[in-house]
Amino acid sequence: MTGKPENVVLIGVAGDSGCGKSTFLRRLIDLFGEELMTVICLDDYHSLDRKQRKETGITALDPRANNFDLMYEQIKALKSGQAIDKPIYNHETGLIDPPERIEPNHIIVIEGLHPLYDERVRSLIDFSVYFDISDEVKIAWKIQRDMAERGHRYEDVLAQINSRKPDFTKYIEPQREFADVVLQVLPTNLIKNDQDRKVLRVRMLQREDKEGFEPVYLFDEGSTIQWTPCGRKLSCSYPGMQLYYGSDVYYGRYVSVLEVDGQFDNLEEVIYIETHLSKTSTKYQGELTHLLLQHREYPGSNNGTGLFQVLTGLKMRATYERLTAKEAKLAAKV
Ligand SMILES: Nc1ncnc2c1ncn2[C@@H]1O[C@H](COP(=O)(O)OP(=O)(O)OP(=O)(O)O)[C@@H](O)[C@H]1O
Ligand SMILES: O=C(CO)[C@H](O)[C@H](O)COP(=O)(O)O
Repeated sequence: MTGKPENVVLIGVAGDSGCGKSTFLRRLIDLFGEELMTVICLDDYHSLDRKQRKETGITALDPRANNFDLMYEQIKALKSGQAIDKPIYNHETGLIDPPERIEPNHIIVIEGLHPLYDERVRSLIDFSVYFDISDEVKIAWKIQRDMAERGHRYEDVLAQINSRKPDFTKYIEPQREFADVVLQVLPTNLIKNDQDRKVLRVRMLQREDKEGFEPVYLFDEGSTIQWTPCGRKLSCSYPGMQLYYGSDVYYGRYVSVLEVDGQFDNLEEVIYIETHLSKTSTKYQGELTHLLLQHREYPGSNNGTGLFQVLTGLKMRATYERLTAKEAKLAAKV
């Protein structure tokens, strides 16, 4: 760690398992560096181990299997600059291991199933994102990973997803309401009855009423735009690409919506899209494209998932810089 932080900024990353959170966290490291940022996986606050969950029939998604009092006390302590002894949930054994010491850091990221579930924890968070992956896409990703990399059978993967569904709907999904950014990943509208799920429609919903947060927009703030960027400056093979920008109401609040349907043939050409986006919180023209190019091998780099993950990361960096500058100003006044 580079010195004791004056101000600890807390970031929440919410979503089901297998929804791209780890990929997003790797992108955050590009923006903050490993030194300044500490990631806490909220699985560590499971209060029931695997055997106990099996015996009681309570899933890990159920709040009863998680210790929110301890989560709140410890995150609050970190935010006020104190070290904690955090429990560890061991995914290999399914047991709760002896705790580890975590020191406060400039940026603390809490990621997992429930960062926005408990009102007390939520009130500590400075910026949050929820990964909202539609069932069709979630199944495709999970099947691809668990079958290819973990040797699971198709029926087992599907059964696992279905068994989580009721508690997912009850306890995880409702957190969308509280996120500053929601990244929705949906099947494409460009191919009729697409079953491949390679081409995706991705939407970035950005809260308009959050103090200090300036949503990214396309061309003209507050308008509604449908844009087909394919042509001389952006190569698009079948089925092409469509962008959309507009306003919507989400859980009773205004949000700015950016949407990308389709995929990029040539990642270098994303600069063309970048030049038409405003309030991206980049430090120089081209930084967004540069960050994407840095990890073209990450899943989703060639579509809206990668683009919006980078934009969300840039908004988190802007939040960190704004809050840190505010704190420094206050300190200078004293
Ligand atoms: N944008 C994407 N495009 C295509 N596939 C993706 C994308 N994001 C994630 N995946 C697929 O989902 C898998 C899980 O992604 P990742 O590890 O980032 O998710 P996670 O939420 O951290 O999962 P877990 O909590 O299970 O570790 C990846 O290995 C990949 O197969
Ligand atoms: O949804 C999850 C978050 O990662 C896991 O299923 C949960 O943490 C339980 O883990 P395991 O299956 O290893 O006991």
